[in-house]
Amino acid sequence: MERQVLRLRQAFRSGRSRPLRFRLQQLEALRRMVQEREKEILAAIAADLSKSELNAYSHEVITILGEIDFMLGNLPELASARPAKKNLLTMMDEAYVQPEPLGVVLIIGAWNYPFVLTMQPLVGAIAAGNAAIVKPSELSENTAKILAELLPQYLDQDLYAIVNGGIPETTELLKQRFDHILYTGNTAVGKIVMEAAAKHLTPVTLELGGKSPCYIDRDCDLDVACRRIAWGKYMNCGQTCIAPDYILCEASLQNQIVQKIKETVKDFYGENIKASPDYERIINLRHFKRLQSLLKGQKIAFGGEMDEATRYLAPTILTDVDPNSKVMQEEIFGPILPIVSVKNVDEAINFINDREKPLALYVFSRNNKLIKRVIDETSSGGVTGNDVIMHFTVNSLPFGGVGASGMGAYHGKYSFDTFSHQRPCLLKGLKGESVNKLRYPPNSESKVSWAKFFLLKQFNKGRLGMLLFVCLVAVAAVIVKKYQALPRGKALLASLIVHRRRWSSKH
Ligand SMILES: NC(=O)c1ccc[n+]([C@@H]2O[C@H](COP(=O)([O-])OP(=O)(O)OC[C@H]3O[C@@H](n4cnc5c(N)ncnc54)[C@H](O)[C@@H]3O)[C@@H](O)[C@H]2O)c1
Ligand SMILES: CCCCCCCCCCCCCCCCCC=O
Repeated sequence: MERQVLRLRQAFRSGRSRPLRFRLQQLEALRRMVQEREKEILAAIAADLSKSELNAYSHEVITILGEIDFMLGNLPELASARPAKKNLLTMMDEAYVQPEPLGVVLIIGAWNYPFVLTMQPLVGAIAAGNAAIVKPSELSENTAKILAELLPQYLDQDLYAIVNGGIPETTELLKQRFDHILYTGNTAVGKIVMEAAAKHLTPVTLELGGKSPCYIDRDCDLDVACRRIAWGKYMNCGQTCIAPDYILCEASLQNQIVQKIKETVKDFYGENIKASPDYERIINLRHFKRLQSLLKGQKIAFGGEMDEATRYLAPTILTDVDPNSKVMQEEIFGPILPIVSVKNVDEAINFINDREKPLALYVFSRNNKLIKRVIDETSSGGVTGNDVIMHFTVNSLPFGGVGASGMGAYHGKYSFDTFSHQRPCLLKGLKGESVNKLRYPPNSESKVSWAKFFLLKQFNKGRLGMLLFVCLVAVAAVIVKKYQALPRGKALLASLIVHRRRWSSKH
């Protein structure tokens, strides 16, 4: 492990990953990999998640192609230096922010969208000019295997590597020094990752989970709301980090919601859900049993059928759910949808705020003001109003959690920023020592007063005005240096001092 990280670090130090042309070439190679090896990739995802290849394409591959295209189109602008605003003292200098790569980064992915959750961060890491190690989840072993096979065939092998394995391998990996770690997965392991990163002062992005609430207002088109919620909840068999975890609504809406979701499920998956190519299975027996235990003692209004041998769990709705019950204490991450009744939107807001900050928040209402109010009075990683999941698909929006649901964000420009250091650069000339004397010891009241004037004064006069002011400052500086040598200089200096004093007395 140590040798592998060292190899990547040496390749990074060679500077090879930095030129824009190289990054674009690698991103194009990654796109070629996805296009040329699409069949193998889809087959692996399908095998891991009992998913149809069509769904594997629309849940995962399409996102990566979109992300690569975004980077290819925007990288020249993202990677270029941005001029920075200057103050009076740095007027004649060059000030800019230059994004620079961080170095060798580690990307740890989760099993539920095994391709997206490893490749989307990798796109950002390459775009920003880093070397990267990708550690896919051992639970999605087919995708892990195909990535290990394909990536070295398309990408620079000294800069980008795959490490496969379980907890021992990840633990070993986490002992190494990285320049950034982006981890996706559960909160408990998130803490382990952060602790390991702290030993090297490595910054982390933690893409965690949580219980994402979904409030349905009385003033709403329930047909549309229920169809969208059913899609987002039962997609990938509920194993989606931003799936609506539970519904909050007035008690009077409960039965209608159950009825409408039930009809939708029939439209989506037919009479025999088990036979539908669009309905997935639970990843493993441990998760299957965990979900089974969440149903104990609950009122199952719809679904609940299960088959341990195939890890099938039907789309399920629970009604009149006690907020203190087990199903409301942990992230469900399966096709179980509890409905908790609240009296009104105020109670819904309090309910949300009484719990950890969720990864996503959903509000359905015809009333935009109500949606905005819920947004204003709560906190969550992201929000979609009148739909679910879809904010994930907009790559101009940062994707990430807040509080217990994570820290940092990625997607599109935000991925580039996550894997970059925004380096402030100020390039000065070697002239101007007369003005600089103001900051050199010995200090004095007068120097502090001048420093305040130069550094704190807001100057909004446009470029010509600025230039004139700089000339004035230069003349003043010469005069200060010669100390009132000329009568005209005396007058100029006097007026500048008056101007500065007036300004200083106000500040
Ligand atoms: N925010 C997001 O984008 C996002 C996306 C997907 C999943 N999630 C969240 O992830 C959770 C589900 O994922 P999971 O955690 O079951 O996935 P997982 O079991 O695949 O674990 C994630 C990664 O952590 C590694 N890992 C596991 N145990 C470890 C340990 N003890 N030490 C070091 N590394 C270890 C695994 O090898 C894997 O690569 C849910 O909470 C879900 O909401 C979040
Ligand atoms: C007009 C037809 C457009 C159809 C496009 C369908 C796009 C659906 C995309 C869903 C992507 C879901 C990915 C969710 C990943 C969440 C990661 C966390 O677990």
